[in-house]
Amino acid sequence: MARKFFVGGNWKCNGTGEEVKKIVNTLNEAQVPSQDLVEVVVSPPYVFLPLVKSILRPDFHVAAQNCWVKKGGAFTGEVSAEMLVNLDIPWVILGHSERRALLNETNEFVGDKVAYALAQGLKVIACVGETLEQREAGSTMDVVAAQTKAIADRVSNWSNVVVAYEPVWAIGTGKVASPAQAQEVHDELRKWLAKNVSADVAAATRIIYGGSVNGGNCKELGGQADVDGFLVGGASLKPEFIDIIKAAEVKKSA
Ligand SMILES: O=C(CO)COP(=O)(O)O
Repeated sequence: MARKFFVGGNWKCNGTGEEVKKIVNTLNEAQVPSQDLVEVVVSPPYVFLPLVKSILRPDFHVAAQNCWVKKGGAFTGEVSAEMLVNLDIPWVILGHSERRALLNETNEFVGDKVAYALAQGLKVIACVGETLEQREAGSTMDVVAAQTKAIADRVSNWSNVVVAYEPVWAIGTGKVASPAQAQEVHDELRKWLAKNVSADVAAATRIIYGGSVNGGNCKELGGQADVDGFLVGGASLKPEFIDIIKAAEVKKSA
């Protein structure tokens, strides 16, 4: 079964109500390939989720940028997976490197979150990726494998998981991984899944790339055999996000 191209827009901690409406209007008016070819998910900050969900075109979906690791309760400032389900938010991004680095989320904590969110019925975009230091030390695959293992140890059904490979050195830096660098890690990750989970999971799981993806580099990246789409930060706030969605067309001729 072919893996459907997946394009996620991670808006991070950006936007006013007015700006959010403007972005959604631009998306709503865009001509993009059909849902059969590409799955599009945008991830606004929590406070804008209901607004975006209510005005976004029905063929695009929404994701939260995080959720709590277990059932809600006395956890001030957190939002639970149950609440997202209650609001009909289908997706959640977990383990983003900004949260790992700035909020000290460990591999195990991220693994627990992924397992809990899946158990509540959410679909998960699970992020992994190495720092520049780790890449230069030659430990990229060890780091990414350890992050993926913490998820694999806790999750048996991968059908609602998309893995986002986001090298930290490429995030928000304008320094994109070369298509060959991205393909190399995606290929290794797929092999890791085949060996440690199953051949079926490895073949079916989408592995998307994130880190300075833009309208100019998306086609070449998307043309790599094991790159199944993108998680886009900065460019997802701009009209060029539409060009990135259209990069799904490269798989048609592949
Ligand atoms: O972190 C990212 C997506 O989650 C990537 O961010 P940029 O596209 O801004 O580099």
